[in-house]
Amino acid sequence: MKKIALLGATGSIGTQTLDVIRTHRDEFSLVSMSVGQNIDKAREIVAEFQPRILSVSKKEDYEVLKDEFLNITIVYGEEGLIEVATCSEADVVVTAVMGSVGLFPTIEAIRARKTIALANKETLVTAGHLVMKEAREYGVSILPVDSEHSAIYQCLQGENMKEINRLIITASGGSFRDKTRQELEGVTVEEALNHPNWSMGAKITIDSATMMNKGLEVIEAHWLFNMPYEKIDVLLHKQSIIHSMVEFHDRSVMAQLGTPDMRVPIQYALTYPNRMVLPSTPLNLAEIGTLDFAKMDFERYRCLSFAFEAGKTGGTMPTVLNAANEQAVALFLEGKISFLQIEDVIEKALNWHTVQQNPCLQTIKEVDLETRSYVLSLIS
Ligand SMILES: NC(=O)C1=CN([C@@H]2O[C@H](COP(=O)(O)OP(=O)(O)OC[C@H]3O[C@@H](n4cnc5c(N)ncnc54)[C@H](OP(=O)(O)O)[C@@H]3O)[C@@H](O)[C@H]2O)C=CC1
Ligand SMILES: CC(=O)[C@@H](O)[C@H](O)COP(=O)(O)O
Ligand SMILES: [Mn+2]
Repeated sequence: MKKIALLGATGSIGTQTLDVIRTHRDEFSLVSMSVGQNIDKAREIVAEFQPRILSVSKKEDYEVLKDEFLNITIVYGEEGLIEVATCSEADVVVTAVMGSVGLFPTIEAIRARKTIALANKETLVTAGHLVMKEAREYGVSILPVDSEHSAIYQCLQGENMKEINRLIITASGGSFRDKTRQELEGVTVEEALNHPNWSMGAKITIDSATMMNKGLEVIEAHWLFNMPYEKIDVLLHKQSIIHSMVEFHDRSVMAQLGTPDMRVPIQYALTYPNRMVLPSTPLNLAEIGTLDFAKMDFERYRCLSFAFEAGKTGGTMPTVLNAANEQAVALFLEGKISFLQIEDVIEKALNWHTVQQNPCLQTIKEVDLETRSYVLSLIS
């Protein structure tokens, strides 16, 4: 029985992780979980899965729930996330919270020698050098949940890392892939949230539409696979059937394919190096008929250029990229800036910041907060 700590149980990845646990009750159990503000859903999950620890974001919710659930430990805030992530019984921590709030709990989970099933890509973007260093020092595995990175990880099984020519990360193009830049003027939040292939949380769906999601994934791949940016390519692939590829020195290319279903990479991270049955729709290539590919247009998708530049610059630049993006997307979702202003704001933040190399956790925390304030000052 593998015991799971789940950060972000009420979200898209969280819900699908619970689905995997539900499918394999004899193999997995939920020992601790966090939610943000969705307390009603938290109550349902607790009733069904009976975890030992529940963390909520707000103190007010903690006050209510601690009198309601007398048999489990209720905690809150950042300390609460850490308590969930370091729960003594947990073998593996699924990091499915949204944003850089996932960083500190992930670091503490590594220090507590938990295996990490990492969905929360912002953690690696904002502090990849520190997370990977801690994982090496504590001998902890970081298993990718993000579909592209899971695909690459699967393609690399049994291979020699020194024989890789390049990683090829596929990109759907997001909600506005058939629009020109001019046509992006005035697009609505509702339109942006309509991803062609995946049903995901709001923030990542907007990231997909701006192509920042692919930028974050390039940085994530750089850290996970220790790959220089020059050896990471992005390829437009409308159908999201090929989840990503690896080209080797002999020009052989390995790809991982499947119907878009996040339960597959989630389950793979939980069962690695084995596989288990999953009631997922089989891939029917005869029915699909054609798979499309196109060259990435870096002028159309400026956020991808920003991410490559920030990644290559290193130091605190990826922290600024991530924090500016999180703040800009939040403002877009609140209707306070337009879709095209997301990339303007990020570009301004990257130009405003003076990079510091090899930042420690405290510096990353400060730069993250300063960047968010800077972005807010731009629109006030
Ligand atoms: N969805 C997907 O298919 C994929 C997602 N990912 C990555 O996985 C992560 C989660 O994405 P997704 O599931 O889509 O996101 P959702 O928005 O659906 O879920 C986010 C989860 O995090 C919680 N949360 C949000 N903010 C905070 C906070 N400040 N403190 C504590 N908890 C918080 C939410 O709680 P509540 O709702 O209760 O407020 C919810 O449980 C992201 O990093 C994303 O990039 C990667 C690949 C695919
Ligand atoms: C499911 C998943 O891993 C997402 O990150 C997905 O890849 C988003 O798709 P695009 O960013 O390619 O639109
Ligand atoms: Mn992805």
